[in-house]
Amino acid sequence: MKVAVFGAGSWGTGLASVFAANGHETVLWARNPKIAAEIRHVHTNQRYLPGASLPAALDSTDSMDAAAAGAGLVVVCVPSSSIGAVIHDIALRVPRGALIAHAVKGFDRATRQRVSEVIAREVPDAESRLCVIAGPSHAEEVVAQMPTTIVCAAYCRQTAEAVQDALMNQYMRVYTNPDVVGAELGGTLKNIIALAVGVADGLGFGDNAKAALITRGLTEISRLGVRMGASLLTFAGLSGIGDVFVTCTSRHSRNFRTGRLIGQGKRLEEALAEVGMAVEGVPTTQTTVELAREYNVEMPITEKLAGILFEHMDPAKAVRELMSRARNHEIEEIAVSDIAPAWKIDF
Ligand SMILES: NC(=O)C1=CN([C@@H]2O[C@H](COP(=O)(O)OP(=O)(O)OC[C@H]3O[C@@H](n4cnc5c(N)ncnc54)[C@H](O)[C@@H]3O)[C@@H](O)[C@H]2O)C=CC1
Ligand SMILES: O=C(CO)COP(=O)(O)O
Repeated sequence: MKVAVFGAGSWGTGLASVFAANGHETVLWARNPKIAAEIRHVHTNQRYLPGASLPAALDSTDSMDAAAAGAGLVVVCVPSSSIGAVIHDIALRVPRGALIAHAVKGFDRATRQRVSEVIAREVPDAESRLCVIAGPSHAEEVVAQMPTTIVCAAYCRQTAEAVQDALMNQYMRVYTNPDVVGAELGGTLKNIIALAVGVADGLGFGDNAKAALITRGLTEISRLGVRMGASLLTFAGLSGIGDVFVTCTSRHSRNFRTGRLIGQGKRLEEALAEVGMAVEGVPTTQTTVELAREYNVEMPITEKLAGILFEHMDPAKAVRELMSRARNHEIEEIAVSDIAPAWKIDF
């Protein structure tokens, strides 16, 4: 099967490397012709994955037409901030009947839609061919062929299994899940927690504070996620706790590093410039505050983080206010149907 991956940043390059290593004809589309040429001829992508050697079989081009022609699987992997700008051009080129996966961890800022919704809007009858690739997976470790587990979520079991088969190998173990909404929301909302944990680290707080933010942050993710149609069980899986763990503990995490710089006193713009790659948690925090209001869900950590990021709120004051909220129960009442909604499609 030919695989076309759109977006030659760290994760697009990481995923394309796995497809190529597994023997699939793989073409990585890079907007920047110099990066396409470097990947094609030198087998490196120094801007986004410095020091990594990429499979010699991995091809790259700056032509969308050449990348998409004849592909059986199209993978979208640009940052969410660019999805609105590129999706129409990609959608026009998706070959008839091809599977369409995306690995984007963010919302479309303009519409607040999940990326699979944006794709479904642009590609007619895409639902059964759509797949979300999520889970704890830093590109730096994937290109170094270190053991990694991810999840392919799709409405249609054959679609999930086709992408699973294309990615599985000795260092990449892939699970399937019918919960498209939950996989997308888990991967997207975990970046808020990573930023918050980074801020706590930057302020000099310890492991207790991080554990509190991770646990209560997951409660916030689950509350909003269930309201938006996700299964609670998905948040206990790879795209939930798995991704929260990796993003809050890894030196590779862009969101954690950005939060830590802010906790240390840097302004948001300075922190983003220093990290120099997509920091999805920033636009996601803005969108999530709006979604929390729309769905009438309480998300105090997310709201305080938005205050720190966008309203110059003093991080130490935000922590004091979180700690002095009214007393509360830990466990909320949930309906059994929220734990695992009955899957309607053919899983
Ligand atoms: N880096 C990682 O390890 C992982 C990243 N992700 C997700 O993958 C998505 C992509 O992130 P990264 O690869 O990390 O970002 P990155 O910052 O490494 O690279 C972004 C890439 O997108 C390209 N790009 C930006 N705007 C574009 C546009 N308008 N048209 C075409 N290309 C454009 C850039 O040129 C660059 O190649 C994000 O949603 C991220 O959350 C998911 C799992 C792991
Ligand atoms: O989603 C990711 C890893 O699964 C990458 O995001 P971070 O770099 O912020 O951790």
